[in-house]
Amino acid sequence: MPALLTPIEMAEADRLTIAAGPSGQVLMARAGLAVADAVSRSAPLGGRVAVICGPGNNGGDGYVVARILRHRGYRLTVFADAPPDSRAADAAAAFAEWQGPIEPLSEWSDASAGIVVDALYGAGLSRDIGGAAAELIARLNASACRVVAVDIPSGIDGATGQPRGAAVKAHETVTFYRRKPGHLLLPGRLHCGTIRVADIGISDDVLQAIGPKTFVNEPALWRGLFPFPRIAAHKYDRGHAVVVSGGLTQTGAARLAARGALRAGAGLVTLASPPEALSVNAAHLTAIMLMRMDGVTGLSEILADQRRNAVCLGPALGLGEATRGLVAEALASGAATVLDADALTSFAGEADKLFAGIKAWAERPVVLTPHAGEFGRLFGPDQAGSKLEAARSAAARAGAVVVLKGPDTVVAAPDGRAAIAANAPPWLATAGSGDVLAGIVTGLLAARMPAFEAAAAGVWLHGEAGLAAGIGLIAEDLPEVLPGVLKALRAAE
Ligand SMILES: NC(=O)C1=CN([C@@H]2O[C@H](COP(=O)(O)OP(=O)(O)OC[C@H]3O[C@@H](n4cnc5c(N)ncnc54)[C@H](O)[C@@H]3O)[C@@H](O)[C@H]2O)[C@@H](O)CC1
Ligand SMILES: [K+]
Repeated sequence: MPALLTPIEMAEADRLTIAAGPSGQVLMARAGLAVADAVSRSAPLGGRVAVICGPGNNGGDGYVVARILRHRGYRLTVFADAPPDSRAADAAAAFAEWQGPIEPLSEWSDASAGIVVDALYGAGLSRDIGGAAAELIARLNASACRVVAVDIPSGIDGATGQPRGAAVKAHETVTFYRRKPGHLLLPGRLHCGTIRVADIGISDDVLQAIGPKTFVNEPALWRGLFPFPRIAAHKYDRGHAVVVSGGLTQTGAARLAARGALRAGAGLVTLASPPEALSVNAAHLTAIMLMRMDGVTGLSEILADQRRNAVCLGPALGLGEATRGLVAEALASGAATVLDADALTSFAGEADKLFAGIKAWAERPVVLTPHAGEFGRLFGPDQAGSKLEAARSAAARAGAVVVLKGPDTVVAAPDGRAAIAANAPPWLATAGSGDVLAGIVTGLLAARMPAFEAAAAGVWLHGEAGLAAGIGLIAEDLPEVLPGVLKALRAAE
């Protein structure tokens, strides 16, 4: 499982490991060695390196780095305002072994070295950074120095990805055992540069004891449940997705979603169209079927056929009572339901009505796919905590899987599981892109993938499709490049 560990869970992993064998000093020695190797890869032998050390074990790693690099022939200067805190015993031992001078933080300047190791604060960051450390970070970020961060750029909260007071901008970050949510959530990800995960000898068995619930959104998380077509299967076995179209001048979004659903793997896809939009939809469809849908009764008739087992509502559907009625009908039908865009915003101020409709049939999969604006309108603008925690509590409140979109899309399930995406290129933010995502997820639900996994897989496929299409992408391209992405996914099985 591609688990992410919060700083608290990571401390537990360290504790369990130390209790079972290697000492904290051994783990620190391995951590320092991994960072020293990263510096050696980019710094010419004999060059100058500055190591900036804080009062805790992150600083302890820094003293190990300094000792190893000095031994390798680099010219070292260590900056720290004081020796390690006596409570950080491993760091105190690493400081004793350094056996060299320390300069005050205020003395650091970019003249001291081209390469800087940031070992101020890591997992133990507990308040906003101020004083000499904040001043140094400002000067460091303005300099042309190459910065290698130990564990996480100092000032970035490992649990949330948010800066606390001041935060280092690194070119490279070496973290240990597993990444933390703060390495993937924005803006933390932008502070990390290239991330390396070093093995410091912590066994994967500790994950059993910790039971992490946060993951990187990678195929290892959901590939086992991905509905790859089977040789003996019929197209009906792959499910039948329904996408509801908007009115006469608002049909494109639903067609994008429908094409996403078909490419993602639904055996059949039907576009349910208001009567006045039938001819415009008909002019644009081939493999996707078209049905007349006259309001709520029309949708009820279409979904009465239980083979139509997944439905998507929202893309350009319009705001208001009519959309609320269609959503209620879809939720009452028992089909797996994806609600996007207008289907979400139509419930602004009436979210509890929506959630009651979802919870009335708890075993039926429901996925909500809001961007930040839609999320705020539905769940309230002032969500406490990180994007991760906001998505998690929203999922629990709604009783549905929530896909909180953005460059660091979070998929959260009511049971607390959450996955953070790390593969979306910036050009994926383009008109209609979200409609395709809603369709992809609907297609995977139609093919009977469970909701959390379908949402996570949909987000990942969407990101990979964006990468495959490249800069200049328009939403129409996304379904068309999916076959190549699926082929690679299958080949990696
Ligand atoms: N044995 C272990 O637990 C291991 C820990 N490792 C390293 O240890 C780090 C965690 O060490 P710690 O838990 O000691 O935490 P840190 O070294 O990140 O920071 C804790 C210290 O900083 C102070 N502090 C926190 N926020 C501050 C702020 N804003 N301004 C001023 N002071 C502040 C705290 O009072 C405490 O003295 C990891 O990030 C990693 O680099 C690695 O060596 C691997 C093994
Ligand atoms: K750091």
